[in-house]
Amino acid sequence: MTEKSPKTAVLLINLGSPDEPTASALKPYLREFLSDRRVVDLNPIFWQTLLNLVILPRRSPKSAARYVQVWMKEGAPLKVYTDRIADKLRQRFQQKAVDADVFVGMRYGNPSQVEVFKTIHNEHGFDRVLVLPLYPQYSSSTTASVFDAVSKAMQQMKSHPKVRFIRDYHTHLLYIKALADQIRDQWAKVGPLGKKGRLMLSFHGMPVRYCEEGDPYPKQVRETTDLLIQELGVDPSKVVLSYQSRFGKEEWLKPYSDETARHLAREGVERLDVICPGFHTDCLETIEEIGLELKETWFKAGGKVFHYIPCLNDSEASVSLVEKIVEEELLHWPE
Ligand SMILES: C=CC1=C(C)c2cc3[nH]c(cc4nc(cc5[nH]c(cc1n2)c(C)c5CCC(=O)O)C(CCC(=O)O)=C4C)c(C)c3C=C
Ligand SMILES: [Fe+2]
Ligand SMILES: [Fe+2]
Repeated sequence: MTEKSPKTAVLLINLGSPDEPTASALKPYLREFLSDRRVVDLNPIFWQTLLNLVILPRRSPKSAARYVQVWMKEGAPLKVYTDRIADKLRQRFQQKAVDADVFVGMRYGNPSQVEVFKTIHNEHGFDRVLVLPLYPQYSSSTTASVFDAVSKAMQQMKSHPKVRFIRDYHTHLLYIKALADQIRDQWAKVGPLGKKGRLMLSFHGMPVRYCEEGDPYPKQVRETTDLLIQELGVDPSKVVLSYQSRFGKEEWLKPYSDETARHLAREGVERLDVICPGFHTDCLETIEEIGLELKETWFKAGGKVFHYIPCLNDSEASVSLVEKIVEEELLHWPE
């Protein structure tokens, strides 16, 4: 390490995406993802058999076709936006002479967070790493899995850096304000919700059992929702909270976003504006599942107007939020 190297590395982690929108790239990516016992905790012999013999062969081509629809010139949206946040944050740190550099790692796929973590210390010589998973709400299947993978990397190292973890930021003032601004900007462009409009806050779901076993995710989702309603100053009856992205046979958190949309359309609601506050960056689950699939469900059910409001992505407000979270943590990390 040269004397000028910053001491602290900020490691932004996101879920990850396949390298290409093809079945052959989806297979190893989904295998790694769905073999994580924080994500699927079923009996491993039963699950690995089902995964390899049934789920991967069936799901990989179907998922690839969905990724094709959202793929950007530079790659998978989740990775593109995460890299852009890192670039902008690095520039801000340079301008303000903050003694920290910024790295990106993916929990699944590339660049692997385990490899990036090791490189930060072994090759770049950083002695402190601040790990920031870009999941606003803590959940065992996402945030805790990131922490597990950092521990795994450390188990494989002869020397490891000092590490700090950001657990969540679901009530952070800048997070709530950034979401509210994103919604207000949309309303400024397309007009207010009106009498027959609703705002849907659609969060990624998870098996109910995980929550019964202690996962605080739905509680944090509720806290985010309440603060956002308060910040927007809207009538709470105009806002619906729902869960998307069901997977497998178990019962997942309810109400489901697709069922809720159908129900609202049947009740005579004409306009649906949807934002996904649990995703910091847009990805397959937001652009395709909500922006395309849910939109189709809405119109088929008789809805008249649909707006998908993008995630925070690499907006100025998003980068300011990440910058603030990092600065607050560094302030309390003694040299
Ligand atoms: C199998 C169980 C799953 C749990 C539990 C789960 C929790 C969970 N996931 C996210 C964020 C994302 N998930 C994404 C994709 C995705 N998630 C699951 C399954 C579970 N998620 C699957 C099978 C998939 C892949 C879909 C497919 O390929 O068909 C993504 C998108 C990745 C991308 O590249 O765009 C994100 C982000 C959260 C926040 C969460 C728990 C709260
Ligand atoms: Fe997921
Ligand atoms: Fe999905």
